[in-house]
Amino acid sequence: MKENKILLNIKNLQKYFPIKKKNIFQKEQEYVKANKNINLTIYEGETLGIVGESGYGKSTFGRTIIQLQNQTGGSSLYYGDTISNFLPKYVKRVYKNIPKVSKNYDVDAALMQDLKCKIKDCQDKECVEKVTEEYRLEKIKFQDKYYNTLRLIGGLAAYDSLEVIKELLLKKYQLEKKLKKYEKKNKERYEELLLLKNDNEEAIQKIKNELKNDERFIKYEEFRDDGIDLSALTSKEKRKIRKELQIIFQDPYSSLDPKTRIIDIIGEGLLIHKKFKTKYSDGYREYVLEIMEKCGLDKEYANRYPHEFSGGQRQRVGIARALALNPCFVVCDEAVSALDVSIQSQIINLLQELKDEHNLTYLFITHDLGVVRYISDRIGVMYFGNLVELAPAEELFSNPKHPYTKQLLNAILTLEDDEVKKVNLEIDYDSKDYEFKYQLTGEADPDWYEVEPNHFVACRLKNKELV
Ligand SMILES: Nc1ncnc2c1ncn2[C@@H]1O[C@H](COP(=O)(O)OP(=O)(O)OP(=O)(O)O)[C@@H](O)[C@H]1O
Repeated sequence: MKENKILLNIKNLQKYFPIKKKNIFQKEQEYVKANKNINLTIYEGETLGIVGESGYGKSTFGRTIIQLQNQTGGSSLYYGDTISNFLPKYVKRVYKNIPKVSKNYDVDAALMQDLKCKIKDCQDKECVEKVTEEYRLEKIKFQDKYYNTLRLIGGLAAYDSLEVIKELLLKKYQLEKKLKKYEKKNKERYEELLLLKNDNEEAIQKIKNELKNDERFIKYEEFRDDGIDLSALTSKEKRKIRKELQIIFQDPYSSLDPKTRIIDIIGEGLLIHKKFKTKYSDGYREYVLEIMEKCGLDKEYANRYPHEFSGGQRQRVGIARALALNPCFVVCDEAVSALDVSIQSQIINLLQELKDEHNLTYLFITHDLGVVRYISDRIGVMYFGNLVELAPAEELFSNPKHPYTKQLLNAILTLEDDEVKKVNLEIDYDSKDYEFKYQLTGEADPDWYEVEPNHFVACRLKNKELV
C-alpha cells in the first residue's frame, strides 16, 4: 500500500432492491436489503478483499460502489478526480439550494441532539437499544440531506447572507465550466474568463477572512471535502467516470459477447469513451494489441471469437477489457473463482503485475479465503448486507473478533475433516469493552469499533465513552 492516500470514502452505502408487490392490496413496499449501511475507506494502491457467504451482498457492493447499480442511500466519495475538473451537475443543484437547505439545518441538528440526549435519559437497556437505533437511522437521513452541501461550502455556511454565498459559488461553477470549454478553443476568451475567476475567488476569500475566527465557520469548515459523490452523478456522468472505475466479472464464459471478435471486445470502451474515433483510427489497433500482450494474450488471436479460447484466456480478455481505459479502481468480482487452481494462480499473478505497473486499486470480492488471504492488504467481512469486520489480512486470520468471521474461518479449518463446526451466533459474545448481540436475522450491531489499530468490528460498546 502506498502512502495512505484515500481513493474512495464510502459513507452509509445502502442498496435496496424493491420486491414486486404480491397483490394490489399490499400497501407497503418491501425490499431486499442487499447492502444496509456500509462505511469504508479504500486507499490508493491497496487490494481490499471482501469475503462472506453467497447472497450476503458482496457483488451488489462492488457494483454499487462503481455505480453500475444506483446507490439507494449514502454517499461514495471519489478522490481520483476533482470537483473543479469534473464539475458534476449536482454541485450546481447544491449551490442553488444553499439558502433553502441551510434554513432547516439548525432545527434538524437540534432534533438530532435531542435524540442523542434521549439515549442518556433511558432507564433500561431496551430503551437504549430502541433509541440508539432510531438515532442511527435519523443520522443517516440527516447526513444524506446536509453533507453534500457542507462538503462543498464548508465554513461559508456560517455567513449571514447565504444568498450572497449562493451567487458567488454559482458564478464560480459557471466560470469553471466556461474555462473548460474555451481552454483549447479560444485563448483570448480563456484569459478574460480567468480574470473573472480570480475576482470571484478574491470575493470568496474575503468572506472567509471575515469569518476566520467565527466558531461556526471553524465547525463547518471541518466538513469541507473535495470528493466527488459518485451516487449523486447523473447517468451520463456515471458513464463518463466509469472509465476510471472498472469491473472484472466472475464468469469468463457469459461476460463476453460470443459474436464479437476479441479485438473489438477489448477496444469497445475505447470507442465509447472516445479515446479513438473509430476502430480504423491511427494507433487504435496497436493500442489494443499492446494491452493484449500485457495481459498474456497472443496478438495472433486478435481476430478470434471468445469460444475459441480456454477459460483462463477468456478471463485474460476480461482483464484486458477492464484495463484498456486505464482505470484507477477495479472491482474483481469472483474473478478467479470459475478457473482451475493452476490457472487461478496465473491470473492472480497477472493481476498483481498489472496492479504494480499501473498503480491500480482492487476491490477483490471472493468467497475463497485462501485466495483472499494471499492477495489482499486488508479484508472486509460481509454478513447479511453489513460489513462486520475489517482488518489487515494477516490480522484478520490470526485475530478474528466477530463471531461470524470466526465461524467463516472455522469452517475452512474444519472442512477437510468433512465436519463443519459452526460457532453459535446467537450467543452474546462478550469481551471487556464490547459485546455482540448477534441474531441470525442479520441486523448489524451499530457501532464500528477499532479494537486494535486498523482492526474494526461491528459490535455494541458497553461503555459509549470509548468512542
Ligand atoms: N438485481 C437484483 N434484484 C433483486 N435482488 C437482487 C438483485 N441483485 C442481487 N439481489 C439480491 O441481493 C442479495 C445479495 O446478492 P449478491 O449477489 O450481492 O450476494 P453475493 O454475496 O455476491 O453472493 P454470490 O457470491 O452468490 O454472488 C441477494 O439476496 C440477491 O438475491
